Amino acid sequence: MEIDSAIRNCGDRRLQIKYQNATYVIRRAFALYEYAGFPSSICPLALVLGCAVGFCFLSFRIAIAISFASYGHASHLPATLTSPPGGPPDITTRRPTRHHHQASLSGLRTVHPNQLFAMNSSPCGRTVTVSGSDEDQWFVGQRNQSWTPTWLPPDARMPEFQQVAFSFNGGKDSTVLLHLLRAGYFLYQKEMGSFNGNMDSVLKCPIRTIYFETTSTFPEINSFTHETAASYDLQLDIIRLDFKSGLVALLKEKTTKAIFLGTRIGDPNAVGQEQFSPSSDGWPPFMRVNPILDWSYRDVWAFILTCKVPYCILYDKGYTSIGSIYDTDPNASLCIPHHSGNKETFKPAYLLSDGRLERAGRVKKPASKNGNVPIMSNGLMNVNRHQNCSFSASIIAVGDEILGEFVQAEASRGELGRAEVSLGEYLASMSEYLASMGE
Ligand SMILES: Cc1cc2nc3c(=O)[nH]c(=O)nc-3n(C[C@H](O)[C@H](O)[C@H](O)COP(=O)(O)O)c2cc1C
Ligand SMILES: Nc1ncnc2c1ncn2[C@@H]1O[C@H](COP(=O)(O)OP(=O)(O)OP(=O)(O)O)[C@@H](O)[C@H]1O
Repeated sequence: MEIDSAIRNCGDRRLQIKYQNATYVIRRAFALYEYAGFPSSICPLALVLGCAVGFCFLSFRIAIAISFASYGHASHLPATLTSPPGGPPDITTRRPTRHHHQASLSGLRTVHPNQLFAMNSSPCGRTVTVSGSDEDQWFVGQRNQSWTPTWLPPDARMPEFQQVAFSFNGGKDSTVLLHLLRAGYFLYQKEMGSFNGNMDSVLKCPIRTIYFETTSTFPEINSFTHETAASYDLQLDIIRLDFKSGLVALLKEKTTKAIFLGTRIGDPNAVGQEQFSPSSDGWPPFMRVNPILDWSYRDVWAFILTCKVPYCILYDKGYTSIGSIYDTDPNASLCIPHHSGNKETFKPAYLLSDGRLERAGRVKKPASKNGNVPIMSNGLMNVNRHQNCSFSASIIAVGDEILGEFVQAEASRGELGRAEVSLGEYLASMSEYLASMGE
């Protein structure tokens, strides 16, 4: 897998550790929220998935299916299994691990590509035997518990990535996260013994992906997001609502237990978050998974450049953190002084040496004449981002606040760029100077 090899061979110890930690968080999230249940339509069945383990006993071959999936409540399952009456001598095993589950799932797919069987807990005798084909006999025997076998139609099979989603917006942080997810998916498959050696399957990552698209999104970001989703077979859901309403609608439509985000410490919205953080009060319930929470600006670029992954072209034009067209400019610290008559140019984002200036290009500008950013869009509209902006108004609007301590405190939490702080300090010293002049 190209990402995994690039990191292993790069010699950047810090990046290697960041990568290991992030992919560990991703694998934990897969283990916690994926492969752990069926779609909600067949909940609350306590489900047992069959598995095929080649087993030779006396003169005939029996495949024993033992695998549990219980919608994330594996601890409620019995620890031992016994074979049914008339079957071979008791086979007792410990509670299957996720490893068994994975092995069994792939085994089952091989033997019964179109069917899975599941058991519910209605009483029907002490044990049951489920017959498969002529060659294979499937059974699950269990003490103190009885099961009714239910054959599930093929479309009830649990596809991977049913319950987690990836929030992708084409920005650099979510680009890094995309490739970490691909690497994490590959490592997880290997760990579970279900990697089939087909490298094509790891070049892609068919994870459910959500993208909140607005008319104030940069067209470059928009096209990068769509192209990237197509390149990696992401299952893209485009949401044209604000974050909260969009998530409410999403959770109504699809079971979503966890969402991966490219949030990093330093983002204003990262305050108080951990790698696993439940959504805030008043938000629909899901787990926010932040695998790169502790990554710095430098780490992000080290990863992108080391792994040579494509990123949005705006970062080559001096943008270092991208919000909407109305509040984002190239970062002034990357400006290349222009000769007369020449257009201003900017160095690429990865040359920003002080990561604390990352959000310096996030400036406050009015969104439009009436102050509203329309939500509905086909996402492909090329908007003139400077139309309706009034720069002098924005300076007057923030000037008073900048002079106050409130803004200093906010700025230290990353709410405002350092550029605004310097401006504030400048205005403050000017006002002191004017006061001393008797103004
Ligand atoms: C998938 C997703 C989940 C979010 N969950 C929460 C949440 O639980 N609580 C919250 O206050 N904001 C939540 N937000 C909003 C973000 O904290 C933040 O406002 C948004 O990502 C914009 O960040 P930006 O200003 O850096 O572009 C969520 C956003 C997304 C995309
Ligand atoms: N419009 C959106 N659609 C989907 N996810 C989003 C959207 N906006 C933000 N997110 C999620 O929130 C995370 C943090 O957003 P943030 O803007 O800080 O990072 P970024 O866009 O990836 O990179 P950059 O800081 O360079 O803009 C993103 O990585 C993504 O997971």
